[in-house]
Amino acid sequence: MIPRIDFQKLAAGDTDTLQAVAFGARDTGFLLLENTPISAARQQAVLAAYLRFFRQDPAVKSEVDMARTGSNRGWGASRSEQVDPVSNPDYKEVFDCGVPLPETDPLSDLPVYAPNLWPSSPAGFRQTIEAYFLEAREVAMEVLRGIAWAIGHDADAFADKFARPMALLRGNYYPPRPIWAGDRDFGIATHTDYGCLTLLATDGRGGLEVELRDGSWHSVQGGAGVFIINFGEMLEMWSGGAVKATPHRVVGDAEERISAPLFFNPDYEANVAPSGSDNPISAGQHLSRRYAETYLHMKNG
Ligand SMILES: O=C(O)CCC(=O)C(=O)O
Ligand SMILES: [Fe+2]
Repeated sequence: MIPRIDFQKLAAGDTDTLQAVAFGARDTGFLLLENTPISAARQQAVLAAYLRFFRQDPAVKSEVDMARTGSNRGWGASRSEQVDPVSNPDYKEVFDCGVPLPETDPLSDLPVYAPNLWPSSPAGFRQTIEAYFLEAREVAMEVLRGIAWAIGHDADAFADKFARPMALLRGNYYPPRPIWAGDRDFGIATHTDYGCLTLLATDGRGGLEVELRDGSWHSVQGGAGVFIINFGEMLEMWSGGAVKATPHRVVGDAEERISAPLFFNPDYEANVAPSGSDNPISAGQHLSRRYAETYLHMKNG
């Protein structure tokens, strides 16, 4: 049901692979991606670095608490984000980092380009995460080119709007499902991602569920070295609905779980309206509005 894509074949433009990508993009809005330049060991090392950060004393994490800032950089405590207005705030913790602009850039004051906050420990955390962020953006870019091609566009139709990407790399930490959790409590409640595509590394444990078109929930699990790809609201708009932004969630269970999504968001100034539309849609405004709706410390008013 969810196509398994070989990254090297996608990059080479293999016809069967492109067809499978087009099917996945239009049908469930999810793909599994294997054989990328990022090895299973590398993925696991990155997840281990996040785990070391999250398992620290809350006092260390609160040094980089995003709640004290006007942006989403650093640590987000449990229940600091509410992705679904009809559910309670998520019980996951997060660590977010983005791609800051040089101070001389006229857009550098925008929260979506805010400087990163790095914790004093664990040692080497920043280096590990920054290096991975670069590698993951390259993979995401190649996948986006493949998707454009697969759905009948020029390969660069979307990819040339990532000169100053509002990309966000997140570590998600799901503690064991709390004893107090009820029907409206989730690791992450039902949501669609906001951007173009999400490149998700997981520890291989299940937990992610995807809502199919008939309203049923289907578990998605990536094995060692496999990425889970899904598509976001901006690509759904930009592709005129050809690519689907699919609702998904993590209910959580007795085991802790860790995942690392790269939210591959384009330039602030990118127009993500479908081609030929007279009504431009600003990527920066869309993302800022979604952040303001979901991060509790960024809610307007
Ligand atoms: O942890 C997961 O498997 C999914 C996380 C997710 O959907 C998100 O962070 O947007
Ligand atoms: Fe998501």
